[in-house]
Amino acid sequence: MFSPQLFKNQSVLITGGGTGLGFGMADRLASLGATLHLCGRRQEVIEQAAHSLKEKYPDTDIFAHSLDIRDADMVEALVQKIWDEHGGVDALINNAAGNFICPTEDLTINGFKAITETVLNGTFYVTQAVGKRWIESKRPGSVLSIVVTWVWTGSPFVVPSAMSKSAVDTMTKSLAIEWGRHGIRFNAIAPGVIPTEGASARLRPVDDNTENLVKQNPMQRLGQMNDLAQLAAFLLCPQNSWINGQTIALDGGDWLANGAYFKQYFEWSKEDWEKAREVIKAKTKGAK
Ligand SMILES: CCCCCCCCCCC/C=C/C(=O)SCCNC(=O)CCNC(=O)[C@H](O)C(C)(C)COP(=O)(O)OP(=O)(O)OC[C@H]1O[C@@H](n2cnc3c(N)ncnc32)[C@H](O)[C@@H]1OP(=O)(O)O
Ligand SMILES: NC(=O)C1=CN([C@@H]2O[C@H](COP(=O)(O)OP(=O)(O)OC[C@H]3O[C@@H](n4cnc5c(N)ncnc54)[C@H](OP(=O)(O)O)[C@@H]3O)[C@@H](O)[C@H]2O)C=CC1
Repeated sequence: MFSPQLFKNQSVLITGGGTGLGFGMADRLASLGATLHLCGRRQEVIEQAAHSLKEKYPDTDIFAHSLDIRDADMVEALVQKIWDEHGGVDALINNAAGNFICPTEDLTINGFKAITETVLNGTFYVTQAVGKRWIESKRPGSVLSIVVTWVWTGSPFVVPSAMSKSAVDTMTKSLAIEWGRHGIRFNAIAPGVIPTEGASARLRPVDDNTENLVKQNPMQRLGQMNDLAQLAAFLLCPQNSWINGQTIALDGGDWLANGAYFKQYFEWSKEDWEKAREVIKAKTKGAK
């Protein structure tokens, strides 16, 4: 579908690029010749991801950076380093996120902040740090943010994520207008269910049966990494320079047919929620 050198001389920063969908997009862009900067909080995870891509695509430059996007000073320092040592980037993928299911009345303020400070604040910090350097140096750029179909439907039991993803969707439209004159494009992809360890552990902690999800989807399947990676490459490639301010659903038509996710959790008792919380925390701890 794409020329193998489509992203040659293009450098892309991917937040949360060490796992799941971020890693899937990194793999596709590396296969198309992009230089990559992957970042995430866990040093060993991000380094291992960069190492495995480097082995697969030895001619490609891939750099790993440990970064907590909730820390604005750390973001500024890393982006400056990428500019000083590597000449900056041409594109940014806002992919890093945090999430877990929880009845909203039971959320602590820290729980709310753990999600919103990552998805909303962190996404803004990285976008601003990169964007202001593009503007200053009159360099065009492209930002792709990964949101979710609940920017249209809302979603019970993940309210801090739903609020924050909607904010990122709004940032996409707003900056598409404000920074378009600087040659900076903003688009977003709203995927449906594409199974990853990170999402499954926190959003379906006690049920990994996906039969119903497949059956209810108009296309009778879940999403695959390649669905997202192909669309990401299409939206980012400089040839598509007139696509700006769009959020594209990538879910086989699921949200049109079925609306919001997680309605099955209305059936859960207090005990079910307690068990889910324990399982999520144990799985999250195991991943650290
Ligand atoms: C088969 C496919 C299944 C998919 C299901 C459908 C998918 C549909 C669409 C999906 C859209 C996807 C959205 C996503 O974003 S998925 C991404 C998931 N990945 C991650 O979340 C990775 C990063 N996450 C984390 O690191 C952690 O989960 C966390 C977000 C909590 C942040 O970690 P941190 O170490 O900073 O935080 P703490 O552990 O210190 O906790 C902070 C406070 O949060 C409270 N907390 C944590 N977990 C829970 C829980 N399960 N219930 C309630 N509260 C929780 C914790 O207690 C802390 O608060 P307190 O200090 O007040 O105790
Ligand atoms: N999987 C799915 O079905 C869907 C996913 N999405 C979106 O896709 C994206 C990827 O999710 P997915 O791959 O499933 O899940 P993952 O848990 O694999 O990805 C989340 C990534 O974000 C990184 N991250 C989390 N917090 C921070 C932080 N504070 N600073 C820097 N990096 C951070 C994590 O690395 P580390 O822990 O090392 O920091 C991890 O690599 C998210 O934006 C999610 O909302 C949207 C719709 C559906």
